[in-house]
Amino acid sequence: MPPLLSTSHVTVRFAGLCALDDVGLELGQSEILGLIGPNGAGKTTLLNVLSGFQRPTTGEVEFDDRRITGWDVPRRARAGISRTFQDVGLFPHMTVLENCEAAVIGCGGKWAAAYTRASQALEWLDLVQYANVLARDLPYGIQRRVGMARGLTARPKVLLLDEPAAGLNDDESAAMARTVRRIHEEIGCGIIVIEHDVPVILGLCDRVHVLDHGVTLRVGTPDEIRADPEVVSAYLGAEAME
Ligand SMILES: Nc1ncnc2c1ncn2[C@@H]1O[C@H](COP(=O)(O)OP(=O)(O)OP(=O)(O)O)[C@@H](O)[C@H]1O
Repeated sequence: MPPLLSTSHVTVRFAGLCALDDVGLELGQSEILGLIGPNGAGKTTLLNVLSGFQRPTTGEVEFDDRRITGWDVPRRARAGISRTFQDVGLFPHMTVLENCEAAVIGCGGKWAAAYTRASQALEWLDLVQYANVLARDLPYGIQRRVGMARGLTARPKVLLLDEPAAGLNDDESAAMARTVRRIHEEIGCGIIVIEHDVPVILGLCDRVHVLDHGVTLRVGTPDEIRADPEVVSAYLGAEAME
């Protein structure tokens, strides 16, 4: 079966800096793929290439058997590619429901559809009790869940998550991983998740893609990644694998 979303030979250069160098990534149909690597490895740049925020210098992006390299962000969103950001970026003076409705409107949806879709996303993420709370009044962990709900309002085929557990404590990170797993089971979308918490990623993902200095270091199952001496010595460290 062909991959749901993929890049081939993607290179991104910022002036003299090569942020990605000939990267081929594949997300299988209904797979959870982890994207890991040290700071500056190119993870967010790759997510930007997949979601349309960054045009690759060279290389191609394919989704659902179509070449989408030249598509802009709204077109990709309408086709079923949704993403969250490291900085949650909620509208602080709007309620949780309004933040989610705004995501639908922002992608060209109508108000009636916005309410239905936003309400559904809040149910998926157990956020119904916060629907009328202003975003600025929410604890950080809940704000991150709202960020994910916003990404789900589009009912995506692919959800791209940029460090969903950043800034969360261990219990909240574990809860976030359970939420990602539940989204995957209930909605059936493919998911790519960037995460620095290695045990979380190894426990959550079907496969893991390791980037280092813009280059693919390894792609494998969590067990293969755990057992790979080059990955461990490159940056993980023995204790990170426990
Ligand atoms: N718009 C930009 N202009 C110039 N350089 C950039 C730009 N975006 C990213 N970079 C550089 O590209 C490299 C890869 O950055 P990127 O943010 O993709 O890494 P990352 O793996 O997501 O890092 P982190 O884990 O710290 O978020 C870094 O050296 C970064 O400074």
